[in-house]
Amino acid sequence: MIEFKNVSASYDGELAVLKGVSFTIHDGDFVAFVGTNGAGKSTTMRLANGLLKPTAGEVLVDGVATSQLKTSQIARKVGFLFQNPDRQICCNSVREELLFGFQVLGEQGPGAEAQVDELIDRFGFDPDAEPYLLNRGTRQLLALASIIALKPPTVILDEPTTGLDYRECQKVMETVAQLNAEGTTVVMVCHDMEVVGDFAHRVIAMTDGQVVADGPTFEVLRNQEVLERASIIPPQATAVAMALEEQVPNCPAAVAQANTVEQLTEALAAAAQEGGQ
Ligand SMILES: Nc1ncnc2c1ncn2[C@@H]1O[C@H](COP(=O)(O)OP(=O)(O)OP(=O)(O)O)[C@@H](O)[C@H]1O
Repeated sequence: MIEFKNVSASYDGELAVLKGVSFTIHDGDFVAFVGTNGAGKSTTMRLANGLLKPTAGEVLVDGVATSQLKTSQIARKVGFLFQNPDRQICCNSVREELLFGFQVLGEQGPGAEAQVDELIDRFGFDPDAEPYLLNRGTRQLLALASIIALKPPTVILDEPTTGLDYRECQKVMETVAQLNAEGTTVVMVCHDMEVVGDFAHRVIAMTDGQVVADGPTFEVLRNQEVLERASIIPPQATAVAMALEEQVPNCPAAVAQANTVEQLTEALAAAAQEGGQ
């Protein structure tokens, strides 16, 4: 569990880039942070894994303030995937890369080797491949695999799909969704509302260093005031359903409430059939 209690933060000790931020991430959550550039999302992630300490308020990981924990202790509980995998990758082969985290924590040995073998199988990696010669999506998966190798109960992903093509994005996100289904708590910063709508269960919207909404994904993504304040647009299927609700008299509830292409198609087909009878 990660708790932010009235947290403020600053990089230069003067300008507050977070101002009284409070929320709780529960075990098993899949939360997306959304909002304008410079809203404070990445800063919030840095506070959650202890890279940055609050100037006021408290950040607690499993009930203990990050100010009382070493970065290595937090890393055991909260894995962090950078937006650019090349900031993370530093070894000459996939196998070495996957072992690197264990070495840093002084935990190399047969147990670590076995876990790395399991990950190589699971992700279908070539263990001898040179990481920098892999395509961008596979490098992102390798960076993700290196983090989950250490089995942190929570993973933080800072814009995990930026720069990936559609297929690479799906592969990374399906891997993340599977992790969450197996019990890992997922916290991600994401600018792609289609990805947010498809995968996150809860959305926290930020603007100007503050939380402006926190709730189930589509409750937040359908809230007109929040959309405007945080400069976000809902996923396309949701946007079409919202427009139909506004513009079509007696719009059926199933159409108005649709959030996916499948839901919208089904609801429109049912409405057309009913209209034709
Ligand atoms: N290392 C840093 N040093 C000084 N100021 C910083 C640093 N990183 C971020 N900031 C400032 O803190 C504020 C919040 O930035 P942050 O990166 O947390 O926002 P964000 O919501 O993640 O934005 P984006 O979506 O563009 O990544 C911005 O005004 C930014 O310029």
